Amino acid sequence: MPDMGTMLAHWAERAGPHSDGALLPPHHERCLGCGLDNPHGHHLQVHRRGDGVVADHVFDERHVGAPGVVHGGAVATVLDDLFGFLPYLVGTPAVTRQLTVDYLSPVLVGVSYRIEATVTSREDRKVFVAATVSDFDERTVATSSAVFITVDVEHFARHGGVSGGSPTPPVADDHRDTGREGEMGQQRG
Ligand SMILES: CCCCCCCC(=O)SCCNC(=O)CCNC(=O)[C@H](O)C(C)(C)COP(=O)(O)OP(=O)(O)OC[C@H]1O[C@@H](n2cnc3c(N)ncnc32)[C@H](O)[C@@H]1OP(=O)(O)O
Repeated sequence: MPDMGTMLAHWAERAGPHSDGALLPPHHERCLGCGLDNPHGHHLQVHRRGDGVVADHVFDERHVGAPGVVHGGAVATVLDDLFGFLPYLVGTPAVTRQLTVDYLSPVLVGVSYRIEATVTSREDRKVFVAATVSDFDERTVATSSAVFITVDVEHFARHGGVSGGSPTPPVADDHRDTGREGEMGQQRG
């Protein structure tokens, strides 16, 4: 199960500083994108490269859509997760608000792809990011952009903290941070 306490306690450590080329720590052990203890996960290995992040990744049969072709949702998952490493470099937690993927060519099962992401701009709490997925002939097969919104680290405690595979039922009108701040006495990051 996600260890929320550890995740909160270790945010600062995970956020760095990380030297250029360093392997970045996973978001947490069960993360679908990068957690090594998630049997359904992509086990993404992400390195810092300059002001961006990079991962080489091979999708496998668990990620298939059409025969031999990676499911578009799996590609989006990996892109989203890679974007989720940029907050380590930005220095403040942030979560995906919008994710766009252009699927230029089929992404193939069993083929190694290089996925690179960087921050393109920032505006208050908004962090605009972009990524490319390229094969080893340096042919771009997908591009992506996303809007991340910075949050305080307690965002994850407010909305997460699921244990034992029995998620707390969602509250229908609780899809925004707004309105809970008074109750929790927290500032958004
Ligand atoms: C530990 C990390 C793991 C990382 C894993 C990989 C990344 C992920 O998968 S994260 C999980 C998926 N994402 C989520 O669960 C987030 C769900 N959404 C939320 O919690 C909230 O909507 C949240 C926190 C993002 C923003 O809510 P809230 O704090 O109310 O912000 P809100 O006021 O709506 O928007 C903030 C600003 O962004 C702007 N904005 C919102 N959407 C967009 C958009 N699509 N484009 C441009 N700007 C936008 C708003 O206009 C607003 O601007 P301003 O401050 O200038 O008025």
